Amino acid sequence: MSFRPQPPAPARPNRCQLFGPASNTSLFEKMAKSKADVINLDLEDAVAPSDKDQARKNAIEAINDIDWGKKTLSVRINGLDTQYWYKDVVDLLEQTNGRLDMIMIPKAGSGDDIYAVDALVSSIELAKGHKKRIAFECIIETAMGICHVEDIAKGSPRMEAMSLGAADFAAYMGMQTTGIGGTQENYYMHRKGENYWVDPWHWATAKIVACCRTHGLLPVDGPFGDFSDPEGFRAQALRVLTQGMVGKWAIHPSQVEACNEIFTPTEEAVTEAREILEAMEEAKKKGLGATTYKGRLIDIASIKQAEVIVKSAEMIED
Ligand SMILES: C[C@@H](C(=O)SCCNC(=O)CCNC(=O)[C@H](O)C(C)(C)COP(=O)(O)OP(=O)(O)OC[C@H]1O[C@@H](n2cnc3c(N)ncnc32)[C@H](O)[C@@H]1OP(=O)(O)O)[C@H](O)C(=O)O
Ligand SMILES: [Mg+2]
Repeated sequence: MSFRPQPPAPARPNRCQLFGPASNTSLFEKMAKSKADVINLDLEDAVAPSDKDQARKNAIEAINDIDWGKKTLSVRINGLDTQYWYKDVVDLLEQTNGRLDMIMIPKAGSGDDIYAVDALVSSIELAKGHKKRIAFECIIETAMGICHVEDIAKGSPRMEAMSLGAADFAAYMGMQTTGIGGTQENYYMHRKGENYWVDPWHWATAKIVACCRTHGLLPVDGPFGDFSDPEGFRAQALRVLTQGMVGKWAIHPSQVEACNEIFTPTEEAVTEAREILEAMEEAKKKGLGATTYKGRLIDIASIKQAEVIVKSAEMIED
């Protein structure tokens, strides 16, 4: 282990982030009543330019008036290259009642983007004497963003989470697809007459997970656009879970339940993890650093692996 320890990620559930455009007020109560851990009211790409001002007002009203329970409440502001974002931040911070938890920064390209939003947010919080400090999450969804993930992760101590946004990512990378997440028709290996589909998002996911873990952030997978394909959604979610992500976006209510199920460790996994911890405790008493569990090697690294599963389970109340 490096002399510098790996900081823990925020200890809050982040299995499902349910999105809805802030221009569509009819969704707000349904989002609040959903089983998602995080709610993202969107001011960015799901809102038409002509609706930006009204959507901002709607989001402010919804934050102030709706009972969001224990959910983490986040608003995706507009990109830093637009005329909208400064007003998104100023109005959200000046006109809401302290219920807002996070701001999501889209298309983060460098640590400077995060720094710029931090400077504005800090100034407003100071001026208004806010006791609560707004947290940040961002989306990696551009070529520049994926080149600077680590810089972005450490862009501000407010940073809590980072998502991969497959649609913009594909566009900015020049990928030949209109699919949002999942397998892609032309992305396969061929061997002995058979095609094997592989995962074009794998490397970006791995990079985001590594940078998030290094800096104590929650790595999250973004949208899976085809909400009529639950099996495709499951496969995408299971892949990123295996790679270390803690949750995924839902862009339709039909995706929420699967998201929660997949990112909640199964009873079987938790029992096994606890048994591994017990077996290692016994081994330690005998002065051993390694032993066997169900016929396979377990050692001190297995303790850390098992703790990942036990801690994830303990965080979820339900
Ligand atoms: C890709 C990039 C992104 O930005 S993704 C995030 C931004 N996008 C969104 O926020 C879209 C969110 N989803 C929706 O707006 C809608 O779900 C829809 C337009 C995709 C479909 O809506 P529709 O009404 O046609 O769907 P129905 O099947 O009829 O709905 C059934 C029922 O559910 C309610 N509903 C729909 N969506 C939501 C929701 N998000 N939250 C809560 N409830 C919802 C709907 O009102 C119906 O309710 P009922 O009538 O039965 O009471 C990314 O940045 C990148 O780059 O990758
Ligand atoms: Mg996007």
